[in-house]
Amino acid sequence: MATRSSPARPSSGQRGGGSSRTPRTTKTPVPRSKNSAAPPEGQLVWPVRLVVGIWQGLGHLIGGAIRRMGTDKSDMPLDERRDGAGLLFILLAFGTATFEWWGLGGPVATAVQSVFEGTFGWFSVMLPPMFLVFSVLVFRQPGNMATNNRVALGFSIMTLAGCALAQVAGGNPNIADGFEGISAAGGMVGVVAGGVVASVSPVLAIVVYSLVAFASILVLTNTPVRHIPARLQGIYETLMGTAPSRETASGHDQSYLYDHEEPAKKPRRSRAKAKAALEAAEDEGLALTEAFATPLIGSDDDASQETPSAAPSVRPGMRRPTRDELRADKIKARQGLPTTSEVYDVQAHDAEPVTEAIGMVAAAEPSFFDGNSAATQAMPAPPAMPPAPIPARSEQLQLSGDVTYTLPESDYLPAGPPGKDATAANDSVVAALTDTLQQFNVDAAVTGFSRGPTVTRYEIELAPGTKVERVTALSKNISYAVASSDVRILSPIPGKSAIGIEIPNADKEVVVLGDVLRSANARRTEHPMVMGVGKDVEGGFVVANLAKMPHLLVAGATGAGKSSFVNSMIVSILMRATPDEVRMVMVDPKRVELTAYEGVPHLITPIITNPKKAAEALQWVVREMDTRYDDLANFGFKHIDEFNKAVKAGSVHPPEGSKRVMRPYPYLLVIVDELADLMMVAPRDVEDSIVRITQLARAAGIHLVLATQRPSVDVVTGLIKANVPSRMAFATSSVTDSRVVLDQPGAEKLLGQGDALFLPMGKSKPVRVQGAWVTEAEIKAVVDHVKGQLQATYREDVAAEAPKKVIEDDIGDDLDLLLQATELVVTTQFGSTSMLQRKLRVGFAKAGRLMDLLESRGVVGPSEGSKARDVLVKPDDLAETLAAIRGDGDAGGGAGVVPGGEPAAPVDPMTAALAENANANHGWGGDLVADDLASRPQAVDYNDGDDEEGGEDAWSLTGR
Ligand SMILES: Nc1ncnc2c1ncn2[C@@H]1O[C@H](COP(=O)(O)OP(=O)(O)OP(=O)(O)O)[C@@H](O)[C@H]1O
Repeated sequence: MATRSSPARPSSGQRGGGSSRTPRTTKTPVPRSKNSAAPPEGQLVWPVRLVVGIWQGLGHLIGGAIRRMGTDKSDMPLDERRDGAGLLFILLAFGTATFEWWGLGGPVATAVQSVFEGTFGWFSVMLPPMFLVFSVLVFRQPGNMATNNRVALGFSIMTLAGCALAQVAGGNPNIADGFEGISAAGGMVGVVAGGVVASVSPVLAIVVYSLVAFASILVLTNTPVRHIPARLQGIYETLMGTAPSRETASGHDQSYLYDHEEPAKKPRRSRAKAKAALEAAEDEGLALTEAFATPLIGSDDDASQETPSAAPSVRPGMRRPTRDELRADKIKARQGLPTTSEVYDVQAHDAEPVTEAIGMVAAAEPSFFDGNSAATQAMPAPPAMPPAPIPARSEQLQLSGDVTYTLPESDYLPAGPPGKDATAANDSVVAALTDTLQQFNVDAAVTGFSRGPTVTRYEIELAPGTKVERVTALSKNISYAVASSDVRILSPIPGKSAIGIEIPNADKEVVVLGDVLRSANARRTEHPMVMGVGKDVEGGFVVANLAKMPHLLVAGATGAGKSSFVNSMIVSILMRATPDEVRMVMVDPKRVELTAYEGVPHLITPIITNPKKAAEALQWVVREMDTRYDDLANFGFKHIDEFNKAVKAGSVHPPEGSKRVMRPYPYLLVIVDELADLMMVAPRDVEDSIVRITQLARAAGIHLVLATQRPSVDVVTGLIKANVPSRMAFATSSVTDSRVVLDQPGAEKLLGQGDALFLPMGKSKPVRVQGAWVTEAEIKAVVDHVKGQLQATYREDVAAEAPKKVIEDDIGDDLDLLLQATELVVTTQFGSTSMLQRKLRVGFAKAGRLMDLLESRGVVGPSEGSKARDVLVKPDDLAETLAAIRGDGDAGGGAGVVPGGEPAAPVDPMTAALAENANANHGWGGDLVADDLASRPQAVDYNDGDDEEGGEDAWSLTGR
């Protein structure tokens, strides 16, 4: 959505101390008129008036024609025009071209030519296009000083470098060589700029000035040095007509996590794209100039200013626009933007080619205030529709070579209605806020607002000397004034010296997932774990890469929008990733939320609804992670991405004699729709698994998404919180819950229905987003498509029960007491029955029985009458002993005590792990036989394509 500035910002001069109560909205700014500096025409003598009149008339004539080219800017107010200057530059362009290019002349032309050539040498042949570009800028965007100054600076640097290079090429003449000598080289500018360096070393001069010339191109094209590779690649791809490669895409993707489509991140317009824009623009009634002007000038701000858009039309029955809207509309119309008081009358697909072609993204520009202008500045709105369909990919599935898998068509997720830029409701809130500030004598003003789908963020700027607290203390009064209890104050807006007041829109909009996935940022990368999150308060699409989170906690009260978010996430994955790329484990204890996905081939196991089974599945994920880690370590890789890349490149080979076929690992996404249910059945086990997974799984390509409607400390424990760095908080029922999720208040003020605070890893301030919405029909269509291509092949071992704990019959119900007794005896190293009686508050018979059990487990020696028994286990071995008594199968290699009483030889856990690993599931380093695998439930024939073992490859997929 657009950001627009209201006319209400006070200049420091206007503020004049805290007592000023002048309503700022009514302040008439000084018009920014070039004429105000000049003497009134009436005071000039008539011949001068005549010349000025003719000059200006001619300027307006040519300026008018140039403004009509491309996006029509012909209604630029008179006082903003600089047609006189534009005329000067255009005359300079054609004047210099007549003698420099076309060799025409006469005495005047020859004199002027001498001046130019004496000054710039033969570099003066470059002057006509520079003047021409500049004249177009001055005619079309005289007020855009940032761009105009940058272009002027770029041309100046280029001229200096060009003249210096010409100086070297011309043999480094000096003034003594006279006009002939220096005009045949770089002119006077060349002598001054390049003479000294060229006299030291011509080669050095060529290197230095070539670099300066290159720098001038960077200035002209507004290209930061770090963007050069991306720009070059863009040019290459455009020339070759290729899409970005997967590697590049993910490479780019490394750099962002939460990706708001800021103007600075807009893709560059390439010439080919500009050409496409031109063709599309002609369809849309836009003409040539816009399409070529920006690549030539190459600035992001140009692109944002020249957003072509669907031509608006007025529908019958529409309300009359307000005066503010009309003013804003006028400016927008000049910029070729859709106007606020009109409605889009263009179908989604009509708008797409244009926006795609020029690489526009839906982005909100920061609001700005022009102290000399009273007009409400409407900044470019995002395009009515996202730019292009999600690129279709068909993949040859690697795990079953003969299956070709096509990702779902973009059409499965229809476009939503265009977002609104500003409505009358926004204007009345601005008025209410301004009134409130005035009533309480706060020297501050509403300087603009940016409208998001659910809330609008109004920006308030303070006069110097006014405390921020003066505004924040007014929160209740503001709520009262705007008749909303859900007012959230941001002080300051991150990255801005302004206070943000977020107020719900009376007319909310739904953000549909299709639009988010078709946004430029989502399409910029093919990374399979990228999901559509929603839209932020400035109307920018937010996408996030789940692989970079690397784990996400989703929390919010019931009905706040968690499940809808989880649905959007899953559908994003189904839309973008093949089952080879991403596999999922879904845990849905509520049994209703995720049933729609039952049977999709991305699932590794049927949807788990039993909390106990879910806890076991998490343990499987831990084992899976360990297996992957071992594999990475054995092959010398640090991250699964590197491993996969190497496998795809064919540079990873199984050890001699192994039948293993090397295949990339898919990402594994584990989604738990209600963590509380799991924590109720097995809090310790679930927490342990989650902590282990979250601490390590990132490199193994395993990512957790934990959703809960009970973000209390017993569900989201400190340990879980510490290890799940990214958070998505939907409306919570209390500020305490908000603190549990975000470590700060705020979520309790959210509005529900998808309104959320998104805090990706590494950010300190959450971003408010309206979550993307996907309907049941859309989900069904996508799921049907996916299931229609492949059947799910489940891995048996995920849902299989973890190795059973063997509790000896003779312990019976006394396990807890026995464990306590063991702990007591081992820590005190005192085997006394009466101590057990006292400490455990049990009778003599029970204490004696416990002591017998301890003897049978080798913890204490035999009875020696009334003497205390010998304690055979050292305190260091207590943990293993307890595990053995509990019957844990994986108790650190089985050290400690074995039933039967004989202490076993202690086994180093690391040695045990290595032994396990060496014989594990990958088929290298040993000749595995089916029995080995069968007898080893944790060792899965996982990536091994060896069908001789009777079963199908666990990852293989069957086509229909
Ligand atoms: N992103 C969204 N856009 C629009 N409406 C939404 C969005 N998310 C949720 N809603 C609305 O809110 C309702 C509840 O959402 P949802 O079922 O996702 O909540 P929940 O937090 O999962 O609740 P529960 O915990 O009870 O399942 C939805 O039926 C829908 O009407």
